[in-house]
Amino acid sequence: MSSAIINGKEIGQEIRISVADRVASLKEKGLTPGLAVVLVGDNQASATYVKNKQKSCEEIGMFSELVKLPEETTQEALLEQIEVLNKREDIHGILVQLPLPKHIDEDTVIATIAVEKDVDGFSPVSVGKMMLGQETFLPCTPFGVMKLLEYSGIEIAGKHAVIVGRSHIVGKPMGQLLLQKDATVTYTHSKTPDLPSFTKQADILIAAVGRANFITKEHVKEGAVVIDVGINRDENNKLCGDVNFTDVNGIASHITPVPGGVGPMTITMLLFNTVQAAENKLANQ
Ligand SMILES: Nc1nc(=O)c2c([nH]1)NC[C@@H]1CN(c3ccc(C(=O)N[C@@H](CCC(=O)O)C(=O)O)cc3)C=[N+]21
Repeated sequence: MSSAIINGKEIGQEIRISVADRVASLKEKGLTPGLAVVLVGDNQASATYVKNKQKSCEEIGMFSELVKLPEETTQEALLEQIEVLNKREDIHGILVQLPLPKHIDEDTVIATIAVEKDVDGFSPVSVGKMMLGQETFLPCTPFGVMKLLEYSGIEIAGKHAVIVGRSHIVGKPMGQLLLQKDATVTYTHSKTPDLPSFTKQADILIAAVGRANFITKEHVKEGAVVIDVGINRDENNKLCGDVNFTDVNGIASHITPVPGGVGPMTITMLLFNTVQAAENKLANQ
């Protein structure tokens, strides 16, 4: 039997409808939620993502502004731009598209974003609050995965979640959010010996390694929920995830496809966080 497909496009659309409603009621109160996307350099993949983000903003009636800076922009000039956006009344969320050119220190840039506008949830204060279970913007990809699990009726409490990958923006926060929902969490990574012996124990397996088709049926327990966070290109330049879908399909109870799984949820939760930022501003006026 084949696995149930978790449709991120559909679930994302459902959430976007409720976000659009919130945008509409803010507009009635004279406030249009605004997102600034800062793009440095001309990385082709980044340009495509940024276009998608802007289109999604437009679709739900949000304002979005692209701040496009040349590759050779100095760190100082970038920090100045962020300070300007921090002060702007019409901008409620700021996203600095990663990766940044090598001569710029990402940590410094991210730490400069005002925490009330940090809709990516990447700044040290946002991460700290998340760790403490305090109210804050959750990083969009792990937040999107939590919504996928929730909308698919997948129980988390008491389950063993195994995360493959420990990045600051996906793996680490993903484990934390699952832990807060009472999962038992195991982190694995590139230095984990005998990876299948760990992943085979997972009731919920999160693949966030960034290697095309890396997770195969040898890694997956019968009936596991498999979430594929990877966005890679295979040898034919076709978009694919970290999970070998055809191999794992039929073993997992549920599986997310790439494209159409986690990716659309990342953008959905960015919109969600931005409307939240605008609502917070109105409430604090
Ligand atoms: N500050 C920052 N925040 C980010 O959230 C951020 C970033 N930098 N840098 C790059 C990564 C990547 N990322 C994706 C978002 C959506 C899709 C997405 O919608 N994917 C579609 C397919 C898109 C396609 O066809 O190429 C899907 O999976 O169905 C993919 C990747 C956000 N990122």
